[in-house]
Amino acid sequence: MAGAGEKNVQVADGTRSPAASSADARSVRGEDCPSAGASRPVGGGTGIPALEARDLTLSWDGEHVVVQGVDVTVEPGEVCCLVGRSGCGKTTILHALAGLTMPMSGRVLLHGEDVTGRPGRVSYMLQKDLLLPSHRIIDNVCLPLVLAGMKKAEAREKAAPLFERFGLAGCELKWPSELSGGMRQRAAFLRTYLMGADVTLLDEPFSALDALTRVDVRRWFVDVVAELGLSALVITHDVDEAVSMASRIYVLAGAPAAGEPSHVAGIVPVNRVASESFELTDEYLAAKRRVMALLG
Ligand SMILES: Nc1ncnc2c1ncn2[C@@H]1O[C@H](COP(=O)(O)OP(=O)(O)OP(=O)(O)O)[C@@H](O)[C@H]1O
Repeated sequence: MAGAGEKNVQVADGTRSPAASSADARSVRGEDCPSAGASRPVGGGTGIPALEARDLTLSWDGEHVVVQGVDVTVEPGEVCCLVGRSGCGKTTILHALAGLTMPMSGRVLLHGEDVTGRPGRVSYMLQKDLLLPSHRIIDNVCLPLVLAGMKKAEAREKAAPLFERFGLAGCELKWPSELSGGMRQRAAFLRTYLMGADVTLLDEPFSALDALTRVDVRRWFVDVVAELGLSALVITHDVDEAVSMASRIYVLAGAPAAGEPSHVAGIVPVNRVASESFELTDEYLAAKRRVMALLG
């Protein structure tokens, strides 16, 4: 295990991509966000990152270090991905960013505010959609609003106009079992959106989907994140998924189970050229090669 004071961060290319979103996105958010518009701070244009992990060192037991000296920055409106091999500590980092755990050292900043160890400030979506089988889709997606104290009828009224943008028009009164995997994930993301935070963390959100559905859903996801003015950090161990979605990819390397804490081995910017098939472009392949090389 590396020593506690030893910092292991190497930034291969720290270029910050400009925020992908725009004033348009914010206006969409202002009009369409039915949950808690006021709770979604507008970060674009301020020069302050939406989310920052600064020098995070994390452990589950206070003894064995899982990740050490990790810096991650997500600019407003940006989709970043965190990739790394199984067990390297991706979920551990997401827990800390969500405020669910306290770091051994380091800080988490949300729009510049220190939120280290403070849960409930960002939204968090897991690999499993966790839709309640006993609730219709509309009531599943309304859960964050109802849990926040809103009356069910009011919550339904606020969520309903979003169904079309989330590709769920006509599904309001269906049961989760009646939806395809891709639709369920879109419903889960709508529920996440209704949590009212503008920064969202997603842990392997599309890994349970078949390959073709996954491609469609991640394209849809990138579009909707930009349109709604969200900022997102997505965990994946699928390099293609990372390159096709992110403007920057944080590559995590290490083997904590073997006593070697993980660190950010490099940051790969993705030069997203306009193309019908970005996945076939030289830019795509160059980014993929760099990520693969960093993963070792
Ligand atoms: N709740 C926990 N308590 C103790 N140790 C944990 C806990 N969760 C994870 N770990 C350990 O922390 C290390 C990193 O796990 P983590 O789940 O963060 O990795 P990961 O990169 O997300 O893996 P995967 O891609 O397989 O989901 C592993 O050694 C794991 O055993």
